[in-house]
Amino acid sequence: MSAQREMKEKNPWPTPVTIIIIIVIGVIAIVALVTVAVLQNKSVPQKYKYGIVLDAGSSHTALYIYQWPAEKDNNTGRVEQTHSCKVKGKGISSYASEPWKAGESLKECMGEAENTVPKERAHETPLYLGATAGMRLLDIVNSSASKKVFQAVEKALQNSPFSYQGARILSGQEEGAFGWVTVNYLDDRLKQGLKTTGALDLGGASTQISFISDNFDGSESPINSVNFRLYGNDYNLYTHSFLCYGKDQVLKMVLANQTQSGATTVLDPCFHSGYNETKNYSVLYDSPCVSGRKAQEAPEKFDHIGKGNFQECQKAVKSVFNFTFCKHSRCSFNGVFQPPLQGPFGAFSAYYFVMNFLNLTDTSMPLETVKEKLSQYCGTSWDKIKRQHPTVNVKYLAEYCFSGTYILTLLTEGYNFTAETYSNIKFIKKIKGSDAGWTLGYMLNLTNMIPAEAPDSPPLPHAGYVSIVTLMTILLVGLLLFVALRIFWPRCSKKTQIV
Ligand SMILES: Nc1ccn([C@@H]2O[C@H](COP(=O)(O)OP(=O)(O)OP(=O)(O)O)[C@@H](O)[C@H]2O)c(=O)n1
Ligand SMILES: [Ca+2]
Repeated sequence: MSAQREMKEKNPWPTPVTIIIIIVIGVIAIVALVTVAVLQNKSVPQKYKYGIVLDAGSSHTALYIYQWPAEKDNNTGRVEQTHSCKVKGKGISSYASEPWKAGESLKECMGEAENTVPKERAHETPLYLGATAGMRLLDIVNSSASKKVFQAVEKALQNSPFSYQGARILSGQEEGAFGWVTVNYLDDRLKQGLKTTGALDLGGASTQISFISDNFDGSESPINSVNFRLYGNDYNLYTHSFLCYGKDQVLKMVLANQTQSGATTVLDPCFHSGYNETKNYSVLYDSPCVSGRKAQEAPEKFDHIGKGNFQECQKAVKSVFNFTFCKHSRCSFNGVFQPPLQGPFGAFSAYYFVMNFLNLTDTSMPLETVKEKLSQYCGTSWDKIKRQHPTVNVKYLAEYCFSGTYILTLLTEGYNFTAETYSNIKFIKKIKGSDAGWTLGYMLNLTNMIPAEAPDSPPLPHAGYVSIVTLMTILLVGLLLFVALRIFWPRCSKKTQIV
């Protein structure tokens, strides 16, 4: 017995208690390790960078603020719209005769931007202004007025705390292409190399169509071709912008066509019966889009009287499209090349405003039914329409019959959507919280936020990495314990047995 006690004293461990303590400590160590690893990655408060784009459209200006995580400039699907502000009043091109007011008009929204972007980030936040068809038209008729408007706008923006990067007129091609980039970026289609969505943008003074077609390589009409390499994929985009085919300019053109005799009264099928407004010929002719349609001798004013007839309105609208010449293999209208339509399309801005108001955004509805509903709407009296929509701006309200008719005519007769392909169109306003439009694509391009090549990604996602490290640690500790037990436990028990 005394020899046995002596043995035990010479080999004081490992006793079962010691082993249990080692295991418990091991497990606690692993849990602590994993917890720290996970928390380390989660608890860091997210820091953001910001970018601001002003969309100086023909009918109004809007300001958009985008944000993205500060440490990941290059990752897709991460830039999102965090704030938008609609500038009060009309577009900057309407201030041609008093340019300083164009600068003034932006101040309220710039104030909102200062309240949205954290102060310490302001100086590094790029600020861009892009003007579209309204300024394109002003530049055509009065380029010195257009320069003065830009000077006024520049002055207002240079005085902001942001990093002002310039104001310029976008080409129609850029406007179409960046709208397409926005839609496909927000849908996460670019980084994943998925089939893309076409973009249809309808403004007040121009309209854009952009899509990828397998039958288009740019050779037949290079001016309609834009090439991109994004995330390692090549895109050959077809895009066209029709200047004067925004809905405000088309309205002028249709009205000018109906008043070419210089009549004092116009019976307009695109306006509701009971609608009766006296209008100035000078306002109708104030755009280069109607200059070829002017009446030889017109009185000062005319009475614009509604008739409310969809079929006749369609005819009147069709008169502004020219289908008679095409020097390419195929055309949309006005001799402009267009490859066969392909894939789904997102239709935004005025397409959405109008179709949403008319309750016609559901494109699974047969095209014939859409036309019947619009026909019914156009046939409703102006009095009833006003009573049904007491809160809607009367100027917009008066034009929805015309606008709906123009949209359907443009899509079907102009771009060649059929009863079958109409359902490929989706009328959209926002995608994942960001407005569809050219502004986001424009900023992504100017800040080089979309790389040409696919970024190198770690072989494992974070969660996978943590799981594997945890598993390996558990295995390793288990193995060590097993070895320890094999070494100490049998020797200990053997010695006890021998004695
Ligand atoms: N709730 C609304 C808001 C706007 N509109 C109409 O939509 C058109 C303006 O569309 P928008 O996309 O804002 O055009 P802009 O960007 O101003 O013009 P552009 O792109 O041609 O420069 C105008 O005819 C305006 O009357 C509308 O019908 N209903
Ligand atoms: Ca626009």
